[in-house]
Amino acid sequence: MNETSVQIDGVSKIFTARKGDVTALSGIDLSISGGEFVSLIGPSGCGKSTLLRIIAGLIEPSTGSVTVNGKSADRARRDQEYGFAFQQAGLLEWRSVAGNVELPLAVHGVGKAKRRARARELLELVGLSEFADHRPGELSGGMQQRVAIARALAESPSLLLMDEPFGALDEMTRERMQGELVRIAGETGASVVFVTHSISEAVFLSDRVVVMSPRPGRIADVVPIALGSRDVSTRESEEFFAAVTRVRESLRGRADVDEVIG
Ligand SMILES: Nc1ncnc2c1ncn2[C@@H]1O[C@H](COP(=O)(O)OP(=O)(O)OP(=O)(O)O)[C@@H](O)[C@H]1O
Repeated sequence: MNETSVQIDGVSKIFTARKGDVTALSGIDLSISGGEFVSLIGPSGCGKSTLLRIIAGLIEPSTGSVTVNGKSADRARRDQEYGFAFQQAGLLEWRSVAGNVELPLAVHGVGKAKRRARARELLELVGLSEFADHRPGELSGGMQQRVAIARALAESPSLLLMDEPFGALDEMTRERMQGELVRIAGETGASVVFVTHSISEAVFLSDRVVVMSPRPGRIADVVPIALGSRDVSTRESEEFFAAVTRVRESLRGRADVDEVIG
């Protein structure tokens, strides 16, 4: 976990809109190590998705710089250094499940046999081998999200960028998916930057939780999480509750108060 996966220095973002400028992000500095799982949490509109898109090289920061695996964010995007998964699985209904997983490989000219083999491997990883030939619409929401994760992993990215990928799932499915994501991230060794509104989700998944303040989005606190290996009992442990409380207090601004009081 030593190589730097994502390096963010002095990033701000000002959107120019018709009704005036919006400062979405201000003074963001963050360094994410290889294999590290980092969640971004904060109130609606604090700039979480904007920061994720800047890391992805999809939008440019107004100031500051971002590197992914030592490359500029734009270069890293063109070199497919990362996989991206959104709240909506975004699968193509006219392609089979395997066809969807193969899609990024097909786009980049990987031959059919190789694509097939890779899709088979990934569907096994996400527990959907039996559904390779089904259409996405025949799968549940959680299964579709697993297909989207398999697709994001197709090109063996060292970094996964995820924007509320489990937001639309029911609580039990969501918890199961969280367990699977921890396992998959561990098995592939990928770093993950994960945007969520859920404190317990952030705590369960992460090595560190980055708490952002309301607009303009700044990093209010970075909470290290030390839960060891995650399993069914993790969510009932004292350490888990303590970490949830710590993140909740940071979101309420208690951390700032504590700092001021000393
Ligand atoms: N393309 C854009 N043009 C103008 N303003 C934008 C644009 N994208 C985002 N913003 C503004 O930047 C701010 C941050 O938006 P962003 O979507 O990053 O927040 P968020 O923390 O992900 O929110 P949520 O939790 O509600 O998804 C908001 O005020 C939003 O209106």
